[in-house]
Amino acid sequence: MTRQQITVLGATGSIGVSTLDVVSRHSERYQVFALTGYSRMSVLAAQCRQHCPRYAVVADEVQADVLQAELAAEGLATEVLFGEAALAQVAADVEVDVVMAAIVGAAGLRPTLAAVEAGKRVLLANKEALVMSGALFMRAVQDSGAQLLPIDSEHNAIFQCMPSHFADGLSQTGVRRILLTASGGPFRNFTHEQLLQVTPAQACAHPNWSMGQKISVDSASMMNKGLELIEACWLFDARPEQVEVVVHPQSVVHSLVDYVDGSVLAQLGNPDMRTPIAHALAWPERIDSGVSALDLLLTARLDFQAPDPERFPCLRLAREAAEAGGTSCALLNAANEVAVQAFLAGRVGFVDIPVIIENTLNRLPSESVRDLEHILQADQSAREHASTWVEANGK
Ligand SMILES: NC(=O)C1=CN([C@@H]2O[C@H](COP(=O)(O)OP(=O)(O)OC[C@H]3O[C@@H](n4cnc5c(N)ncnc54)[C@H](OP(=O)(O)O)[C@@H]3O)[C@@H](O)[C@H]2O)C=CC1
Ligand SMILES: CC(=O)[C@@H](O)[C@H](O)COP(=O)(O)O
Ligand SMILES: [Mn+2]
Repeated sequence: MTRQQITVLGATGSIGVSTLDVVSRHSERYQVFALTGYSRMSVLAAQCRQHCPRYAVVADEVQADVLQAELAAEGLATEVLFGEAALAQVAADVEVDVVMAAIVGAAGLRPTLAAVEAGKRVLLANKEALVMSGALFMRAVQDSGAQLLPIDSEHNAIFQCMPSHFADGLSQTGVRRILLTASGGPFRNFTHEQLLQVTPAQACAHPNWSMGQKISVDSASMMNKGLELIEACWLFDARPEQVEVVVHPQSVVHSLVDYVDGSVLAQLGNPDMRTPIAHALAWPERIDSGVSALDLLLTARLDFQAPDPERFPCLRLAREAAEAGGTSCALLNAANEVAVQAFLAGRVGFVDIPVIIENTLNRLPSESVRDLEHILQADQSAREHASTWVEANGK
């Protein structure tokens, strides 16, 4: 069997590490072509030693020189590149078959689009890229013939429960609605008064998943579910009202699809990202992921409840942006990224996150998207506006 060449964008993060764990279980199928990192250079160096990629990509020239010298001294042939153009280069290289898009936030947009435009099998973890550029991103998938497979646990579950011809349209294929599950995060039962006091460390302590800081804070504010609602609309060609969010604290049911005949299909499993990663890597085959079998007797209970829009306004803001369309979702995403960074840096409180986003959306107009540059301009304007709010009102 010819081995598939894989580029892992964001290799040093939580998804990147899980991806390399699955890949290393199947060295007869996959060969690492390129790995990228941003700040965790010792992790990237160790990954290069283990996987011997053709390329490693880092943020700047200084980092590149240091890593290149270290790897060369150990006799590794890996070539170290740097900067955004290099990320796009290793995503689009003609030798690459599969790209794991696992850079966090808007920084992942251009390299992920480069993989899509080059017609790769793209495993999409970087939901912010799709949220920002929705229609443009999906058009690029259509035009290039790229194979887009969702990694986000909920969307991977929905993909597994959808009819194979879902691209014909949800109603034509008998789908009534998508039920998107949410854990509710670490503050699911907190009162508004308790939310006023929460710390970054508490927000990053997700009850069920071990993830990077940004998505952990998003889960705590439920903006993660808002971004996922938008992501589901684009991936499955659904209208926002066809996607219902259901809080399910155990994170065992990863999402469900409700059909017009009353059937509801769900995908279940232990909360471990190696399952969706292995699914998307091998699809339509199945391979071992290293995840243990689900023990239903140990799980014992599956609870479901409605989300609370009062304590978690981010979900409403995201739904409104999805309904408004145009540049709204790029504005929402950028304001959220600034607000989350400010919260993690101790500059604003947790409850300020939705305030910053709503203030930004109220001040900046939503426009019909012209092209990628237009989306990046909207992203920049929202960042400036949200940062001004932090400067004026933060610590
Ligand atoms: N973790 C999870 O379980 C899930 C994650 N996702 C999504 O996957 C994506 C990655 O999440 P996660 O792995 O948790 O995040 P992490 O923070 O753990 O990892 C992010 C990765 O992106 C790199 N990175 C950060 N900033 C930049 C930048 N400006 N330019 C280039 N690379 C950069 C990091 O490099 P370095 O570490 O070297 O700084 C790291 O490799 C996010 O979009 C998230 O929403 C979706 C579902 C589940
Ligand atoms: C693992 C994954 O896909 C995350 O997006 C996870 O779903 C976060 O949990 P929440 O449901 O709390 O947002
Ligand atoms: Mn998810």
